[in-house]
Amino acid sequence: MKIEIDDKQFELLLEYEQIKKRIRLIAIQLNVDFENRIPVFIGVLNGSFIFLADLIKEIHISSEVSFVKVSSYEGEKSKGKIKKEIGLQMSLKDRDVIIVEDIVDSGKTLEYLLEMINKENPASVNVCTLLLKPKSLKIQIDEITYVGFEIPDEFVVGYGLDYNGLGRNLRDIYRAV
Ligand SMILES: O=P(O)(O)OC[C@H]1O[C@H](OP(=O)(O)OP(=O)(O)O)[C@H](O)[C@@H]1O
Ligand code: HPA
Repeated sequence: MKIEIDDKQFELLLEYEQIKKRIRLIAIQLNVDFENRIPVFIGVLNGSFIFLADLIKEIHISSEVSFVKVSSYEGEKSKGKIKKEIGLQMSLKDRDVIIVEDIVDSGKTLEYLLEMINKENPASVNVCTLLLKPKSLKIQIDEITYVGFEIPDEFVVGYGLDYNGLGRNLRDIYRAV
């Protein structure tokens, strides 16, 4: 089934049921890895809001949630420069931080965020991303510990991810055709 968003056609890549199953497994791992630690989940707005909402419901250990907002993409293209829209709202000193991303593509956003967060002297930093495009990644990032799905280097939309601001509300994830 093809759908149209703005001027582009997309086809189904990942169904919501598949996404939910994967999230449950990631959460089981997080519940084990951070038992007795009280980690802080930092959601990266806007794209991570649906993933983080579904993930956190499966987290049963004591934990906190906060957000940062950065942006760089317009349409299908990264504008290259990362812009901080909302910074850290709490101290991360000596905390176990889990950055929650919808997608790691070039890795530029994450590189920027890691620099910002490491300045706070946290006890540990890990990244949990729903999607990873290994072929597109420009730099090695050792902190990427939890990955939902590795996907091809194609533009995707839905489940929080947008094309020109549209499509974040789609239940499933679609790829451009
Ligand atoms: O690995 P990269 O190439 O840096 O791309 C990944 C980033 O791009 C998207 O954010 P975007 O800047 O589009 O903002 P948004 O979350 O508000 O859509 C996405 O949510 C990631 O944060
Ligand atoms: O494939 C993508 N889709 C939506 N937003 C994105 N930000 C980086 N890559 C993508």
